[in-house]
Amino acid sequence: MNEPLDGSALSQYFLLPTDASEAPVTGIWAERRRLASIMRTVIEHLTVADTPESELREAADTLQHLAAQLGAHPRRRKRDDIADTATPMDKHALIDFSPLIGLSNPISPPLELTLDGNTLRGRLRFGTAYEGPPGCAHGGCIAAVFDELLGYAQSLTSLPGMTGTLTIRYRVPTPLHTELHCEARVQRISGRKIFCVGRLYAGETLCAEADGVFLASR
Ligand SMILES: CCCCCCCC(=O)SCCNC(=O)CCNC(=O)[C@H](O)C(C)(C)COP(=O)(O)OP(=O)(O)OC[C@H]1O[C@@H](n2cnc3c(N)ncnc32)[C@H](O)[C@@H]1OP(=O)(O)O
Repeated sequence: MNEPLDGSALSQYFLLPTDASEAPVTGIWAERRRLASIMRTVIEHLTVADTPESELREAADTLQHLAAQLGAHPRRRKRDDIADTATPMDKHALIDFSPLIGLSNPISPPLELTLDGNTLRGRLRFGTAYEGPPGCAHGGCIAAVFDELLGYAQSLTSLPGMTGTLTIRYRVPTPLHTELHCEARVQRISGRKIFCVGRLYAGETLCAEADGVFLASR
């Protein structure tokens, strides 16, 4: 390993949601998160509830109106590079709109991350929208969680890169609507290659394991 693992390097590039929430989130960010949370609930009801056709039509009409209203505003600046995330609010945005951990992104489960020494720990619960086999999480959604989890773990090296290869071993089906916990760490570094490992559990049961190779930027 040619780079020390250092938690402070993580905050140099990324703020975990736990860091971001040290100060109370208010104003526009609080409203974005509230809207995303309500949208998550709408998605859950859509995928589960036996709603009558008339109510579905009414809900779709309401959302169509809302979509037009939100879409009328100018778009925020597109971010081309991690180096563009120079201000705390930009860093906040990078995390808050993440598809896996973003509290302002309704498609995130969300996965909640905390740093414990050199181990990154996560907690999440898959709703019905993430169903693959009946009652169980979709394998692709599990892989996405590992990509995010290992992706953040590799950023602890201060050599953040992109996923090159992600290998998942699905041990047993992962249940929906169950508190899951996961962990990841950097195993070793060889040149630009950062090797990470991770595990996902339901209680004491090991549901899936992952190996990832990340390629640090040149
Ligand atoms: C904090 C952030 C949290 C978010 C985490 C989310 C992470 C993501 O989802 S990233 C998105 C998914 N990943 C991608 O889109 C990556 C697409 N691929 C690429 O951009 C490139 O192929 C990339 C960067 C992986 C490698 O390209 P490049 O830098 O040109 O590699 P290259 O110079 O050819 O090879 C360097 C070494 O890496 C190896 N290597 C190249 N590609 C891979 C790969 N895919 N897997 C494993 N090893 C690889 C080569 O064999 C070579 O090894 P050696 O030095 O021993 O000969």
